[in-house]
Amino acid sequence: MTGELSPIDKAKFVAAKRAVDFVEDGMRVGLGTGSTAAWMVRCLGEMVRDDGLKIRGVPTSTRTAALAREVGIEVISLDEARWLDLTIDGADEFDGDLNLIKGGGGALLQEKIVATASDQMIVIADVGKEVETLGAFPLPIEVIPFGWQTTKALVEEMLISMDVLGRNVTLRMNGDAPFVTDEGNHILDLHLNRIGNARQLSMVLNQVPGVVENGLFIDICDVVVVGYGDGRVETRDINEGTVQTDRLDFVESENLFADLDD
Ligand SMILES: O=C(CO)[C@H](O)[C@H](O)COP(=O)(O)O
Repeated sequence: MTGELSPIDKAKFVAAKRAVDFVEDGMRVGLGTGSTAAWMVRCLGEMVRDDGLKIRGVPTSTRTAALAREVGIEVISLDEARWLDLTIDGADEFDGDLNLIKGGGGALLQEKIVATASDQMIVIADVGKEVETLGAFPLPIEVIPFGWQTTKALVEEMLISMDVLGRNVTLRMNGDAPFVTDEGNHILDLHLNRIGNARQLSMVLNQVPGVVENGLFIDICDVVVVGYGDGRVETRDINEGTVQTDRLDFVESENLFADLDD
């Protein structure tokens, strides 16, 4: 990549850079998916290479696995790790209770399994992801391909019975074909505008036959590290509120800015 980073990339980078401070030698670390998580993987790779940090990473997608290997992180499966010390991942939205919408990149299933199997989940996000109420970002749900149109109709009926206002459900596409997840499934995006009761919706969605998992992460995230375009970074802890605000120098890691396609 040449030239200046955009403010949004600076925000993502400083959040990632601050979050890797939580990583200690010997940890088993869940590695999230998406452009913000990719910054985190690159930062960890730099620490492995330059500081001799020893960690084992459990990636949440084939994309992240490839990047982790490329930057020199030892990659293991979740079954090998069994339990993780920490997961660092991005999000599409977070609210004041640190509940999330995830799955914009289509990796929500592995992301939820990995985050749930971790002592701590840290989300890294630019400040634009912060919302008062979840739902402006379309809620992704992963469904098995068999009978997906029936599953979609059942989800729509369920939304009506729950009096959810926005009920437009769309199949995510990849060009002319349905998007296929790492698990061989499809994604339905629920355009809800506003999710009144995210906890209830999450539970009810997972009861529809054909739905594998939904992108609501309720009571899973412990810390959100929020990045700003001017280099400010805030750490918000579910127990302690905003615990730290400072400014990072995003020019210091220029070597990380090469080959950025994610
Ligand atoms: O949930 C995700 C992938 O399934 C991502 O973490 C989420 O979409 C945020 O992505 P980005 O950091 O590129 O904005």
